[in-house]
Amino acid sequence: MQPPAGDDDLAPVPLGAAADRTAVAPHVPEPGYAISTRGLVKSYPGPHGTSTLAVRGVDLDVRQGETFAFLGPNGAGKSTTIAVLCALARPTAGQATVAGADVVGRPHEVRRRVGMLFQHSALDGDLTAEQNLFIHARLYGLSRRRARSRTAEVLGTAGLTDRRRSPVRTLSGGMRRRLEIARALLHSPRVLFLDEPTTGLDPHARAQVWDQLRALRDRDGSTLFVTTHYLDEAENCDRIAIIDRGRVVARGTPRALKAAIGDDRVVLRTGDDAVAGRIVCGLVPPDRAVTVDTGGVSLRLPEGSTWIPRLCAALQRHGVAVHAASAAPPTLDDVFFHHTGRSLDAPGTGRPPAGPTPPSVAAPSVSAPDAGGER
Ligand SMILES: Nc1ncnc2c1ncn2[C@@H]1O[C@H](COP(=O)(O)OP(=O)(O)OP(=O)(O)O)[C@@H](O)[C@H]1O
Repeated sequence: MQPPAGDDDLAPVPLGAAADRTAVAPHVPEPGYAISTRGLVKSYPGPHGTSTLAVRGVDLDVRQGETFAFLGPNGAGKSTTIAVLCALARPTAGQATVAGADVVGRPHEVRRRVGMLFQHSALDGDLTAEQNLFIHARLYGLSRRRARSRTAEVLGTAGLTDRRRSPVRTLSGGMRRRLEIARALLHSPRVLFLDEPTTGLDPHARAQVWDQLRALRDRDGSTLFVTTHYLDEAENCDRIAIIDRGRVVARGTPRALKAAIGDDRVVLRTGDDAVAGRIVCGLVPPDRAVTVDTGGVSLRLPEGSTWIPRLCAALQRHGVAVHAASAAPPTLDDVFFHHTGRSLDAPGTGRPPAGPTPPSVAAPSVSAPDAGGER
């Protein structure tokens, strides 16, 4: 199969090509892929004849049975991509096949073959868990008997059998999310799309949701396409794509993405970080940005641990006490920052908001190498 085109290689896709499909050779994904897109574009009409290009030529290949994380900053185009892949929004251009059906040519089949979990709940709080599921199963065209048996099955896999008669408004946030996932599974979809399935949940409830998803993958071989703002969740996925401003800017396994960053993060806590920053600047290659903030002096270096004795010795020679020194391999957050210039701003984690460090606590880049001589 054709390897996905690099994003820089993307030829401009004529708007309206999706409508005029005779002009484009159809992309036929190889067997074994649950999702395959080429040059997917989605624009929304704006006021006064303007438009927002939310998705700008996305190529994705997701294997059957894979748990695939789709990461990106707010407004990057994740939900829009999901809407197109679930055949809820028509692409402006490009092609997408999901669970063996083309999203433009056979949207009804796509919708029958996928399950969706949206960011906002669509459960009826006054109905019981069981009633919510049964009604939804009937809406999906299941017979009364089949609707009853599927309701019991998915309640079981969600760990909610004993709460089946409880009105939904009396369930915890985590239980409601598990019930929503159960609801998305009633028609036995081949691919499950989950848009931020754990946002707003406490760590215990998040873990329970992931137990439910892992069981699903292991038992049924379901393909899971997940957006999340939690790095630990992305870390446990088989592969990741990072989207920024409508384009896929990185893709690969978590391990490969981290390995591609290469350099370790070296952090020094000293008696005088401002002075230490200037000294370190004079020791390392000039292309290395040295940051001084409330976390100490930090920079990226290949084989960071081998630099630590040399940096510490130089600081001590200049009379700067070193309280702590560490070198750590790149994290997924480093990967995200490298490709998007922002941190993955998980709500409720206490991580600083995306964007530059506030000037009151940071000297963003130390550029006065006045302690040179040891480079
Ligand atoms: N219905 C719409 N009409 C016009 N513009 C839209 C519409 N839906 C999304 N957009 C715009 O498209 C871009 C991508 O939005 P989208 O919701 O897909 O991003 P996202 O990555 O899912 O963001 P978030 O993480 O905040 O949910 C944004 O600029 C958004 O304002």
